Amino acid sequence: ISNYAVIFYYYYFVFSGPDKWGDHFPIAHGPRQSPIDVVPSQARYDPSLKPLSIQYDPATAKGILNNGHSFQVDFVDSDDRSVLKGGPISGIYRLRQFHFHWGSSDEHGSEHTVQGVKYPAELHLVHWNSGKYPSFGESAAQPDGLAVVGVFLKIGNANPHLQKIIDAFDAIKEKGKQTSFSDFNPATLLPGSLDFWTYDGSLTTPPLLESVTWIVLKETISVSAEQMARFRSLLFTGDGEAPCHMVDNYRPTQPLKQRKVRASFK
Ligand SMILES: NS(=O)(=O)c1ccc(CCCCO)cc1
Ligand SMILES: [Zn+2]
Repeated sequence: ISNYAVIFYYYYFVFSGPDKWGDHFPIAHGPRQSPIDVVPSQARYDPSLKPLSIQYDPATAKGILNNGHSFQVDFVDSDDRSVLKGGPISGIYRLRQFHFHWGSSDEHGSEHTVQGVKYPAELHLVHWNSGKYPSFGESAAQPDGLAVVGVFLKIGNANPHLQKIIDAFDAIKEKGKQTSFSDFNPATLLPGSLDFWTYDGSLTTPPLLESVTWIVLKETISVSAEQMARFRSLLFTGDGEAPCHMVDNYRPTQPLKQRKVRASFK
């Protein structure tokens, strides 16, 4: 291939790794970046934290998309049918989308870690402050604009609720592909306990905006090794490009700086 293309691709890959994001997004070195390593013994139980209230309507599920860095399931967020309340947040936050981060092996892949423990994958349920702001985009720029619920996946029995998502992968193998995805309740992806850690953080991918109240669940959900292999069959690349498997789409943990992590449980 031409010299120009070689330079372009070198620059593209050099730039696109997490270590290089600071060059184009200085906030990458900001005071409230995510993910972090959660140290349970350092997290203070806060009795003022309310129980999490999660109400999702399966009819709000819209579609599933390979966006080139993960896949996401998008929801109708023009009304308050699928909402998050309680926990550390005030008011009402609407579910916008959920997506995952995972590794090239079962030994790593989550964004948050727990006392250094890495999980093979992490689910992010992304909500925006519809009680206070008119849109997701507007909320993403506000310090109290977003609330993301993080759920760790642990290797065990096959997860039947994940299987419905995995069955859609053949239709979204390449970057940019999407298909309809309806009648799905993301609450089926939650563990039995909603005990959580919470801290003020950011988006974990560019633009890395410091607008996220993170709510990381303590209990994991199961995924089988075979199901994880299906995640890794997705491609970062688009049709006609040399195929590159979608793996290791997680940001390394970032400095806690002046932050405290609170626990909803003793
Ligand atoms: N990994 S994450 O949950 O922090 C996350 C959620 C949502 C976005 C998209 C932000 C678009 C801003 O205009 C990016 C990252
Ligand atoms: Zn994420």
